[in-house]
Amino acid sequence: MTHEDHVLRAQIEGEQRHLRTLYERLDALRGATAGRLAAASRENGGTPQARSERDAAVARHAERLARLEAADDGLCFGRLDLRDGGRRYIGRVGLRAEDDEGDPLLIDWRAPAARPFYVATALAPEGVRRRRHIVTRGRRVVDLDDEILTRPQPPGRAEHGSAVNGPVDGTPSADSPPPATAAEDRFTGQGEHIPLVGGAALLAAVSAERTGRMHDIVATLQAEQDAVIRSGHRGVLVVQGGPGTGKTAVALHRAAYLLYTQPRLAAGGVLVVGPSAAFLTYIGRVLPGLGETGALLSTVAGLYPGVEADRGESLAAAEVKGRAEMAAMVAAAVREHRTPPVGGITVEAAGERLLLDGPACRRAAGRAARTGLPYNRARQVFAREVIADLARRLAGAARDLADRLEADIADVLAESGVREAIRADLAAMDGVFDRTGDQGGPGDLLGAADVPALERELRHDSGVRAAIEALWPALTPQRLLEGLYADPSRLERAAPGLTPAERALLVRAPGGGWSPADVPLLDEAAELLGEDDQAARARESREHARRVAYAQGVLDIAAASRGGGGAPYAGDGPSGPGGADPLGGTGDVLTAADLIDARALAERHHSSSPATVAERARADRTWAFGHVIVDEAQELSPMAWRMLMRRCPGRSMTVVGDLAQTGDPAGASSWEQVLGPHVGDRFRLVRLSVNYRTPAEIMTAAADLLAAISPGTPPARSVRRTGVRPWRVRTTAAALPTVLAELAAAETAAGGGRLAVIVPQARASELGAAVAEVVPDVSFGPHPDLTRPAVVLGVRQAKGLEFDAVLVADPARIVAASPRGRNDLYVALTRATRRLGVLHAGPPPPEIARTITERRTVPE
Ligand SMILES: Nc1ncnc2c1ncn2[C@@H]1O[C@H](COP(=O)(O)OP(=O)(O)OP(=O)(O)O)[C@@H](O)[C@H]1O
Repeated sequence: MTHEDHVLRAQIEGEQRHLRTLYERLDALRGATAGRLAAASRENGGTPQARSERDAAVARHAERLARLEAADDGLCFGRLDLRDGGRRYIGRVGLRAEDDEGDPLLIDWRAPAARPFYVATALAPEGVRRRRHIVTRGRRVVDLDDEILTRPQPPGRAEHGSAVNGPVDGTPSADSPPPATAAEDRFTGQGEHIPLVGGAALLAAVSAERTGRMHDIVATLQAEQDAVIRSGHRGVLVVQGGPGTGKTAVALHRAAYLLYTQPRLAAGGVLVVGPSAAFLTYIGRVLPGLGETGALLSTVAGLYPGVEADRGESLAAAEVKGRAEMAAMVAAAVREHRTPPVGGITVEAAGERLLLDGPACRRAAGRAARTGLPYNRARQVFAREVIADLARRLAGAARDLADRLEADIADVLAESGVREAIRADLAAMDGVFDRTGDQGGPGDLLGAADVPALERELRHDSGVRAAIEALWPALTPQRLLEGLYADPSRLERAAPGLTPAERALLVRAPGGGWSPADVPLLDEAAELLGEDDQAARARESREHARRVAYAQGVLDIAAASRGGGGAPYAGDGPSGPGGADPLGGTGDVLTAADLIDARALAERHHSSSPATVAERARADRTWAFGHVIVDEAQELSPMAWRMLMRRCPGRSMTVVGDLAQTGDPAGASSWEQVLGPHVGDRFRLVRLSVNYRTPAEIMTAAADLLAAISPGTPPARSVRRTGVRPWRVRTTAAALPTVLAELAAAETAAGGGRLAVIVPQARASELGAAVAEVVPDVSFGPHPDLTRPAVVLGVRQAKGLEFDAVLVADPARIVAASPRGRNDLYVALTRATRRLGVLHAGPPPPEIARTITERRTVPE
């Protein structure tokens, strides 16, 4: 054993001792927190305030416990030795000694004191002398990697050598970071350097076999990533970066950072938007692993409660639905529903036929519209106006009738000579009829005081309800859109700016569910329509009455069980019939009924299952999030942006994406274009420039394609080479499925990690089935299991994911399938961490013909 080995072993033993102390403290804190949680859950405070305090305490302890549990794996990963002799350990949570004296035992990675661990360089050491990465397995220290932050030295003089290869492709951008330190220089190569920290730990992380689930990167975050995560920018922060630059990782760590540093955000929660359900599963463990539960992960299509947007539709239809002018279409469709008929309408009410004429309809509609309320709430105003009008008409009609009757009687009396006798009879009836009406005349049978009663009656009259429904129908977003899509003439009126062919793409019969592109339109409609909260209020009051009745029943049973005698459960308490109280004593036992009345019990029952912020947010379309993070943001259509902005009125957003990867025809070509309508130019743009996923060989293979898609954009610089060059194999169209299956089988048999076969979206089922014939453990379909050794994915499904090896099939079809087909191919080529192969029928797309070498034989 060399001297260095002895030194390293001694150092590891020292770290192991400290780690033991940390875990003892963690275990003690976990035990204490679990105890507090159990005690708080048992609390029985009767007043509403006591209950809400108890619920808050339960939530607080549960959250703390989740953080402590999550910290177990990789509790401590770093140490800083400071120039002033101080020392800081960096880890997943902050820990203090039991007596709370002295320096913290462990500093949370998000705390300001941890920042130098990620950003200190020899040129800007931030008071750091040595940065140590501590590599652990379970609760054991297995390796250490030190960087001494001294003055820059010639390349190759790092303390610990690292096998990370130099960056290779691309040119340094104008905003390249400052020169490298001694330790950083091991990443340099081909005349440029990438200033990176934690060489060995980083190399291990980026080269590790993929598991089908994303992991956090707290131990190896790099300075440019750290700057994004800790950015204090309060508005919209846009993070643009090429494939594998850690945008997703950074976005998730920023969510964890914000939830930790801004507790006020936790109340509104953080929304993380991703491109697909598979992607959300892929990233789903990162935030819980960092101890954060306050984030809701969703696709845009999943953000409309109660709608499962799984209907397929053409890219062309989705593109039209994503355009900003669809907002005007929806608004026009809503307006059309409240345009009253010119000639008015005849209403059968209270046994009368009344004409609600055109001016009256327009008057009522005008008053309702002027309130500025959403459609369904303005409808309530309209209905009130119409009913008031009808009541006045009915009262007037009754008065007219009475007047006519009186006149007729007067005529008869004048001629018949019995006038005096009848007048006497009428006078006698004075005391019987109410004659307090505003006219005050003897024939005034219905006065102003009767009108409210009439209105009440009319409100429930089926004829009146039918008339209001005809004039201003109650609408749900679903009903509105179905009606619009089903009626070409209505579509033409609502969207005159579309061509007939574009409108034809929208036409469809009602029913059959919703597509992802429909969701922002439904949301737009919901915003304009508003909820008819009368129905919701009635529902809530019925529900409340039900809860009180249920609680009363519970209390009745409790009282009966206590009363003995004839009560059905007499003496049958928790300790069994006639049994003793397990805590001793047989005296009076307080029951629930002594402590609480039915109403209070009902409230308690209602709030006794507190949902997490994320769960409540998911169920509420109008939820306002404290912060919204959008991943693969280039894919969002203008309509989707409108929807997201409504969810984030504070405009506190982190938007990460890569314009060169935009695959959705409705997606973005520039950040100014998509964000301008919402925040003008008030957003900050930062760039990530280093690719941690894709080795240099693969980035070179994709270089011509990137140049064609986005001329002048420098490729992200890869942190490593693998020495494995991408290849392509040519076959015939007929043989492609069979050859693909053989290649997939050979790749999985080689056992080099997880394989993704990425195919044209339209061929996903066909080629998935072909591969499944020879690779039984393959997963494919709408919900692929990414943890399997092999998956077959349509190119859209592959967005944001990564695999050890990738086979791309039929690239020409991928390119031809969409106006942004080349971007799709670029995404497919940049998913692999190690090996890339391409199978094509006929000539390959020109953008890869030069950069990927053809093989004559199927590779071993
Ligand atoms: N600092 C880091 N340390 C270790 N691994 C990292 C680091 N940064 C990124 N990675 C890893 O690099 C891979 C790519 O990261 P990520 O998926 O976040 O990139 P991306 O920019 O979102 O990629 P794409 O746009 O191509 O989907 C992931 O495996 C991630 O864990």
